[in-house]
This record gives sequence, structure tokens and C-alpha cells, in this order.
Amino acid sequence: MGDHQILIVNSGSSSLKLSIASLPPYQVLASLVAERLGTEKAILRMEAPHQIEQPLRTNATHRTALEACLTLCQKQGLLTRAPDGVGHRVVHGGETFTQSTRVTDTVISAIEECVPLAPLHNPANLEGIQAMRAIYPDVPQVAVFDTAFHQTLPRHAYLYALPYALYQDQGVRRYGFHGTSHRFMVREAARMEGQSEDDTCLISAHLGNGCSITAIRHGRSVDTSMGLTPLEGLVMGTRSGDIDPGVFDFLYHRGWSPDQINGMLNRDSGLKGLSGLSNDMRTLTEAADTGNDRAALAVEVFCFRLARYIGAMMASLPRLDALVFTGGIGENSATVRARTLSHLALLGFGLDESANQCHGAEHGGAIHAHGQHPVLVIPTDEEQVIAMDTAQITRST
Ligand SMILES: Nc1ncnc2c1ncn2[C@@H]1O[C@H](COP(=O)(O)OP(=O)(O)O)[C@@H](O)[C@H]1O
Ligand SMILES: CC(=O)OP(=O)(O)O
Ligand SMILES: [Mg+2]
Repeated sequence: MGDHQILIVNSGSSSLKLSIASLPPYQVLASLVAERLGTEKAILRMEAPHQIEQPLRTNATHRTALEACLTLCQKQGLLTRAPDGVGHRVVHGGETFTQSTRVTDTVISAIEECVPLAPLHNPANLEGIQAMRAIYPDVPQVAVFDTAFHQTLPRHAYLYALPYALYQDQGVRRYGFHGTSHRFMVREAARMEGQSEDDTCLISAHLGNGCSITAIRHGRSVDTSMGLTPLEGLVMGTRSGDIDPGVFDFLYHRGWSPDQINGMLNRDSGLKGLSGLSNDMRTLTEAADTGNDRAALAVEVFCFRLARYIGAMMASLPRLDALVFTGGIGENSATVRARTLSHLALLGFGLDESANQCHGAEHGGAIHAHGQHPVLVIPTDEEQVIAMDTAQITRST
């Protein structure tokens, strides 16, 4: 077992994941997830090393979930000493952070300044940081930003065609998210293709509850679908992705308040809004197979938007070493991969159907037909990246 023990906290909008890892080499000692926080169905699951499930109290917050995770780890004898470092996923770091950084009061203030840009995520991330600082005041904490990997975007990719002053004075630009996952794709794809990371040219599609796609040129992010906030781009579980901004004005003049419009775009749109059934791709593909038209429509809009974006990302690349599918949908849904690439024969994409059926979250691998652009399924591991950055920073500072 490695000599360094890291605690990893990944606070999402409605969930909190906690894991304990030792390194080097990277080894997961414990993995827990608290889901449906803020509802009466809040639940805590330990997935490793034992499978344990327990309800959380109604309306449990991120803080109570974190405390419950730590108590369970202690009960199971998994946290016999303070960790050497705590790594946190932080969704929005604005233009301030180009890499992971040790948490200080100044860093916390900078994360607070980004709250309006990621209202579903940054408050939960801050709560996680504050809770861990209170529990382990002497243990170094590290923030790993979703936005950091995208700070290499060129200006022509991150600027909106708005009055330039809006960027200069108020920071209105495309930031991009899921950078930790996209960065992991560079490492894994380079390993699978036998290339150096600095040379790798990819299109990385992270398809989870939130979805984004990134063009990676010689290992660096050069275009991405998410914007000022994690609302732009692909169709997502409950988020609309791209719409005509005119929709906002149209609804506003019919009596909707800005908060109602924003809530609808973030929480009632995407797969959930189109299908009227669920935000969950597995539920929708199953319903579509048994004749539910609206479920089939939601899946089709999702795949068509994704195909358009794959085409768009090619504008930033000199060549394509691989298109990568990851995230819960990208890893598990052979249907989504096949439907998406069926739109892209003209661009040189084609699947090997049997490879597409057998690669998934357990076993990544190549799924393209002979002579077509390489297409890979790669299970993501944001926790591993967070653990490695945290270990590196806590060792060197
Ligand atoms: N076998 C499957 N087939 C289709 N979709 C799946 C499958 N397993 C998981 N998914 C989908 O993955 C999505 C969740 O992805 P995940 O990466 O876990 O989300 P998060 O962004 O919350 O971490 C859901 O839409 C879920 O339905
Ligand atoms: C940034 C983002 O959309 O994150 P998630 O997929 O965890 O919601
Ligand atoms: Mg995920």
C-alpha cells in the first residue's frame, strides 16, 4: 500500500462522493456516495470495501452527508488516522485558477466569487471544504477545478460575440467544465494508443448527468461545449444545453420571472423535459424499446445534438487520434454511441457493432470499424486525478 493517504470529496449538486485512496500506486481503500440530498429520499451507500446502505435524515445537507460518510468509515476501521491531504472537486474557478491549488483563505474567497457562475455546484463545494477544514484543521486541503484544464482555450473559442466590455469588465466568456474527466481521457487515450500525452489529439465526450464535449489538440483543451455556466452545449439530464437566447425574452414577456426561466432551463429541461418521463438515460432507452415515443424522441435529440458537436469539434483539430466516450451514458449506452455515430458517416465514423456491445464501464476499449476514425470507450476516474494532484501538492508544499 502507498505511504500517502488522501481523502477525496466530490460534492455535486444533489450528491456527495467521498473516497479514501493510498498512493503510490493509486489504490482505492473506500468509496461512498450520498445521493438525493435535500429530499426525503436521501441515502448513503458505501460501495467499497463493503456494500452498506443506510438512509440519511430527511433533507440531509452536504455537511451532514459528509459527517455520516466519515462516521461510517470510522466505524468500519477505515480512517484510523488523519489523512495526509484532502482533495476537493471545485466546479468553477473562473480565470483565476489554471491548475489545482492548495486551499487558503484567499482561495476560498476566489471560489466564493464564482458562486453566481455555478449556483448548483460551488456552494456545495465550499461547504465540503469548510467542513473538512473544521474536522482536520492541520491537514492540507487541495482544490481541483473543473475549469482549470480549459484555461488553454484560445480567445476565438472562449469569447462570445457580445460587446467586448462584457468579457473585460464582468468575465462573461466560455469557461468549460468536467476538465478533470477530460484530462483523465488524455492520459488514458495516450496510453491506449501508445502516444505521448503532449501529442494526443482527441474529441472527448463526457456524458453523465451533466454532459460536455472537448476538442483536445496536442494534449490541451482548445474548444469545449459548456460556457459561462454548465448550462450551454449538449442536451443533459435536466439541462437544456444550447437554445436561442431569444427564448428567455419570449417567456419573460409572457410573465415568467428570470428565476423561473433559469430553473426551467437547469432543472426541468433536457432529457427530463423532452420525455416528460425521466432524466435517466437507462430508463429512457428501455422505455423507447417498448414503444414510448417521447422517450425515443428525447434520446434522438440527445444523439443528434451530440453528433453536431462532434462535427464542430473537428474544426479545432489537425488530426483525430480518437473520439472518446465516457461518463455514465458514454460508458454504458451502446445505443447512444451507435445512434450518434450513425449521423457521422460522411466524416469518417463507423462502429464495429459487436465491439460496441461489449465495451463499457467495466472494460474500456476500441469500438470503431476497420479503416474508420478510432473511437474509444474509457471509464472516467475523476477521483484518481484529484488524489494524484492532492498528493503532489501536499508533498511539495
Ligand atoms: N446501462 C446504462 N445504459 C444507459 N445509460 C446508463 C446506464 N448506466 C448509467 N447510465 C446513465 O448515466 C447517467 C449518469 O451518469 P453519471 O456519470 O453517473 O452521472 P453524474 O454526472 O451524476 O456523475 C444517467 O443518465 C444514467 O441513466
Ligand atoms: C459541471 C457539471 O455539469 O457537473 P455535473 O455533471 O457533476 O453536474
Ligand atoms: Mg460522474
